[in-house]
Amino acid sequence: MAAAPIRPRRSVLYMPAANARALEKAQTLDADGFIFDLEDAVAPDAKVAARDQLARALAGFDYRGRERVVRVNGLDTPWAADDLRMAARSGADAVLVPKVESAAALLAAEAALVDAGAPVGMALWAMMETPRAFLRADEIAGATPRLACLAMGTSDLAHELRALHTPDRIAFLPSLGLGLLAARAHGLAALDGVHLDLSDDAGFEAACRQALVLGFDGKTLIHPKTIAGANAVFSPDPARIAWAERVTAAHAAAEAAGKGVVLVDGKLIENLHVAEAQRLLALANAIGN
Ligand SMILES: CC(C)(COP(=O)(O)OP(=O)(O)OC[C@H]1O[C@@H](n2cnc3c(N)ncnc32)[C@H](O)[C@@H]1OP(=O)(O)O)[C@@H](O)C(=O)NCCC(=O)NCCSC(=O)C[C@H](O)C(=O)O
Ligand SMILES: [Mg+2]
Repeated sequence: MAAAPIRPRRSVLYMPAANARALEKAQTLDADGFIFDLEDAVAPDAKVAARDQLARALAGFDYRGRERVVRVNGLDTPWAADDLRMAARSGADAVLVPKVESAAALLAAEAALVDAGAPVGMALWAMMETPRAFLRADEIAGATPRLACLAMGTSDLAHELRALHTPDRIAFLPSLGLGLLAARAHGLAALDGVHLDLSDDAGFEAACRQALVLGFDGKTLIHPKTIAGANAVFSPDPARIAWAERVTAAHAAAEAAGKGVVLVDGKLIENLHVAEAQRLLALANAIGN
């Protein structure tokens, strides 16, 4: 299968599908993607109205090419079948399945989407948020070619682990590492979990930087005021872009001259550096730098 074109996912904003103002406001927001939530952010007695409202928003609002992802209710809930049916025909780019713990769960969600007429290009995303999910991360990440992204759910994970949210997020590191390994092994995108304290700007930026260092593509968010910060941290910085341009130019010149060895800034450049430089340039181009 050909590699999917690179898509920025620096900032992916959750919003409750029951919140009409949020659905409307998202049209003006500069997040790379939106997760329209039918699951935990919607109360049981609001589920049906939220689903209908979301279907109307996806049909009528202009989200300006940003990735539109519907988070359905858990497959073992009474709402999942209707959520998947609505999502399949909604025009959304992807469906996010919560609390995935096996490849079979993703295959079941995929089968329901296909039965309901989902287009071939509609992607699946999986929430990684329970111990069993991380212990089966390789199986889950390889479940189906439709799977495009693993989104970490650190709130549910903290609950399941009986862990504490600390500034260094030490309790989550083993799980985040497993999730990231599985995503990269299967060529998937990987998104970090949300930062819950909206009054803690410094802590939010530190969490974004930690996620960048770990290798995540971006962060899931709960409030519009955090979009710009996430975009800034996960965008390739000008020095990296300049390095990538030097590497690709030097590599092309060396190839034209039939040379096998290239030095850039006095350092040996290998194929892996060329691949990373090309990825950074493609990302910068997709962002519009
Ligand atoms: C946290 C909030 C409830 C705060 O909402 P509110 O009090 O309305 O905030 P503000 O007054 O500061 O809002 C300012 C304006 O921004 C709009 N807004 C707010 N939040 C959003 C949003 N998420 N998306 C779009 N627009 C948003 C307000 O409407 C205001 O607009 P305006 O009228 O122009 O002033 C709220 O932010 C919120 O509900 N956040 C999302 C919560 C959510 O979706 N939670 C579930 C996902 S997180 C999760 O489940 C993680 C995972 O599963 C895990 O286990 O870890
Ligand atoms: Mg969760």
